[in-house]
Amino acid sequence: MTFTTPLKEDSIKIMLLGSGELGKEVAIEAQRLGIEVIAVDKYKHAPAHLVAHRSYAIDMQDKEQVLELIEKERPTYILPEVEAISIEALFEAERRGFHVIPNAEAVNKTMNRKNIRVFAAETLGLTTSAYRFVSSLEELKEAAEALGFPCVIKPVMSSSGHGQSIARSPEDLPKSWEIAKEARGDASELIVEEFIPFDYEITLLTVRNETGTVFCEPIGHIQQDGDYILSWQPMPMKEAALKKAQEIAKAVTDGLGGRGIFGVEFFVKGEEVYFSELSPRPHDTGMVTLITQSQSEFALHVRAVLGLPLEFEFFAPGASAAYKAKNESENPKITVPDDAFGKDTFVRIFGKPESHPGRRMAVALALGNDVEEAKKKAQDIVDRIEDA
Ligand SMILES: Nc1ncnc2c1ncn2[C@@H]1O[C@H](COP(=O)(O)OP(=O)(O)OP(=O)(O)O)[C@@H](O)[C@H]1O
Ligand SMILES: NCC(=O)N[C@@H]1O[C@H](COP(=O)([O-])[O-])[C@@H](O)[C@H]1O
Ligand SMILES: [Mg+2]
Repeated sequence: MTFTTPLKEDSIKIMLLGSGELGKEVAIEAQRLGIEVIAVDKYKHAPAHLVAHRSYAIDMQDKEQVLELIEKERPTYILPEVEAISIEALFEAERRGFHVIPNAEAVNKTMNRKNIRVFAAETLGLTTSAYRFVSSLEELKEAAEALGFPCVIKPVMSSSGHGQSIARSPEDLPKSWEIAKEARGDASELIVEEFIPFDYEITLLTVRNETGTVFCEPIGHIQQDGDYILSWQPMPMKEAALKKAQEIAKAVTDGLGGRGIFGVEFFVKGEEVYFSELSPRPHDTGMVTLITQSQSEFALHVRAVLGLPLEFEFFAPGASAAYKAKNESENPKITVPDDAFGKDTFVRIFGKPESHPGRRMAVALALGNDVEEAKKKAQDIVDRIEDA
């Protein structure tokens, strides 16, 4: 396969539906190959808008607005970057001959926890936490009694922990119900999951296209309130557990099909490997690959989308620590300590136009002789970042 730099009149055009920190890195990788990048989000000056040829702020949940923009720009590839996108628009775009990554049905299955859970557990027969779907407080109470406490409650459509809570006793359930209802996304239905007291959890980045399927080294991570705060690569794992996770990731991604990278999430407890969920795109915990691999998860995604070979090398143990804003601001200023700019430490500031407490604004990256050292270095930098 040869890759030719696109000509103006017949250029390869990528449209990102969602333009956050992950989309920004995808845009940069596409730009590096001379690809035209159209960045779309629901607000102006989103991170990927800052590095795109053209950018748009539209209601991405509105089918007509999304289709109108697709017809106007006629992208070669449409890359969903968030969950909150009109799925009808993606199905219709596909019917009209546009190429959705990985494909509209895969996006449909993964954007809704009900679809992916039923597909993984019931169609593919994979091990997952026990679960139930509920749409009233009464049903939530029944489900929690059946699954036992603690249990985890999430809207069927949400990400980064929004609307998620853990109920430790029946008294917690009304609060969990409220938290889920207030979250963005479609909270009309909730999933209630058995709490898995896992030893550790991983993201297995899995990349596929016509040239085959490859796996990155497993990424270990720590989540707080359902959102990642620290990740590292490689996560030391028993060979058998890694093999099992790879087999499951292969089965799920083959089942979904299409081109691109997938962040497949697992809980590991003893010998048991539980499938949790997956992103049909780069994963936030995978930002660590910006420094640990010859081709980051973003570069691999672009290569996969273009149908190019998926070759890369793992360089060295590394870690990423998320910086979350402490303040509300319409002109956020991020202050980074000088020593964060070391020979093997890096900071990526996303450039989000507004901050609010808890919003991820930047990430610190560090290499180390081992993951423990890398984790300490990344965490130490993040602990000293400030915002105003
Ligand atoms: N059943 C469970 N048992 C134990 N912990 C859980 C369970 N479900 C979720 N968690 C914890 O909450 C985290 C976030 O859950 P999940 O990945 O489902 O949410 P999310 O909002 O989709 O996150 P993201 O979009 O960042 O991937 C998990 O990584 C894990 O740490
Ligand atoms: N876990 C999913 C994830 O990390 N998604 C990333 O966060 C952005 C939204 O951030 P915001 O909520 O701060 O606008 C998304 O656009 C994506 O890059
Ligand atoms: Mg997750």
